[in-house]
This record gives sequence, structure tokens and C-alpha cells, in this order.
Amino acid sequence: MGTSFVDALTAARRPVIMELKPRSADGEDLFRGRPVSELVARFEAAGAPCLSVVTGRWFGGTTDLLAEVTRCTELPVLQKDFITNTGQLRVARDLGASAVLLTAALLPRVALARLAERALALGLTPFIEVTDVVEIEGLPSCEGSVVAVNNKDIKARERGAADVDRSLRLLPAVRGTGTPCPVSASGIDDPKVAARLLSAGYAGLLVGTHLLRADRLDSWCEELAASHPVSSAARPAG
Ligand SMILES: O=P(O)(O)OC[C@@H](O)[C@@H](O)c1c[nH]c2ccccc12
Repeated sequence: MGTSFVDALTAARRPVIMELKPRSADGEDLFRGRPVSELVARFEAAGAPCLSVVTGRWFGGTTDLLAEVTRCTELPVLQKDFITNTGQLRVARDLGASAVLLTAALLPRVALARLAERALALGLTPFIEVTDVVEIEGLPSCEGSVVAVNNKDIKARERGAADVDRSLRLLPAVRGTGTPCPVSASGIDDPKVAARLLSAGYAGLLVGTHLLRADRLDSWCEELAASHPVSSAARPAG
């Protein structure tokens, strides 16, 4: 098995999980006819340590898309879908995913804990998404999991505006879960905002829509690098 999702993210100079999502929640076509292999190559060239693939129907995703992405990259891949049963975990693993989304807003506590345990047993990293303190307090211990604050609301189908301050407010509580990898996800468009989240202490960011819309990924990445000098922990040795 390749590098684990958490290891790849925490070792990265630019810890941005870049997401392939066919459509925005409003129905905007984000792939614009570009082949999946081209989108993956673009994210790899921009230095993504991990990729995310949305397989949820709301966003035009399918499990075929996940299979296609894992066929054309060695990077660890997160499957973003509304996972509710262990059968879906096995499918994720068989299609080559390294991590799976578990959404605290949609899963009862006991089910979430059971799915996280099962995912770990299958060699998958639970990527647990939260939106408030109550959800965070209900989490199982998260030493082997990513805990991600979603800046948008999945119950509103991700349609509203993003509240990036939510990530800043919730970071101490997220750290309290024991996760080695706090992540901020959704609505991160401006590289200066991305830099602010990393400087605040986030170990990773998840960015989809903006990077799929952007004509130039290198300028976004350069702006992020300029606003957020790489930490010594993430600098390659030698
Ligand atoms: O495209 P954005 O705003 O950069 O957001 C990415 C990601 O966080 C978003 O696609 C997402 C967050 N939670 C989800 C659950 C299922 C599918 C997709 C998602």
C-alpha cells in the first residue's frame, strides 16, 4: 500500500488536498470537458500531496470516477461521499481509496464511531467532517483520523456562503480530539485565506471549486507560498 493519507499530508510543503468534483452544488460544470487524467496531472504538477474525489450524486460524481482517478495516480485519494455503511467502505478500499469521508452532521455518534473503527481496520483513514462543537464533542478518539472543519453546510447542500472563521473558532476543539491532522475544507478560494488557516495551525486544507475554475494553478500556489513560508517540519531533509 502507498503512503498513508495522513503521512503524505503532514509531510507536504504545500498541504493542499486538491479535489475533483464534476459539478458545484449549483450545477456548474467544473470539469468543462477536460479529461480526468488531465485534471489529475494538473494537480500533481501543482504539488498536491493527496487528492479528493467527490462520488456523491449531488455533485455529479460516481464510483467510476474514483476508479479512474486511482488508476492514474499514486497519490493517496480521499473518497467524498455520504458513507453510511461498511459495504461502502469495502468498495472504497477495492477501488483504491486511501481515505473516506464520514460526516458527523449526518451520522449518529455510535454509527460514526463504528464506521471509523471499521475504516481503520480496512486500512482506510477516516476523514471526519464537522461543523460545530457539539459534533466534535461526540467524536470517538481521533488519533488515526483526519478531522476536517467544513466551512459550508452539507445540510444546505453546500449552497450557502462559506464561513472560514468557523475553522478558526473550532481549531482548539478539533485539536482536543487527538487528530494529528486538523483540516479546513470548503470555500477556500483566496490564497491569502489559505495562508491564514495554515498559519493558525491547520495541517491541511481541502480546495475544490476554486482550483477547478482557476486558469493558472501555479499563480495560486505561488501566492500561497508567498503568504505562508513553509514550516521547518515540512521542509525536505538535506
Ligand atoms: O469546492 P470547495 O468549496 O473548495 O469545497 C470542497 C469540499 O470541501 C466540498 O466539495 C465538500 C465538503 N463536504 C462534502 C461532502 C460531500 C461532497 C463534497 C463535499
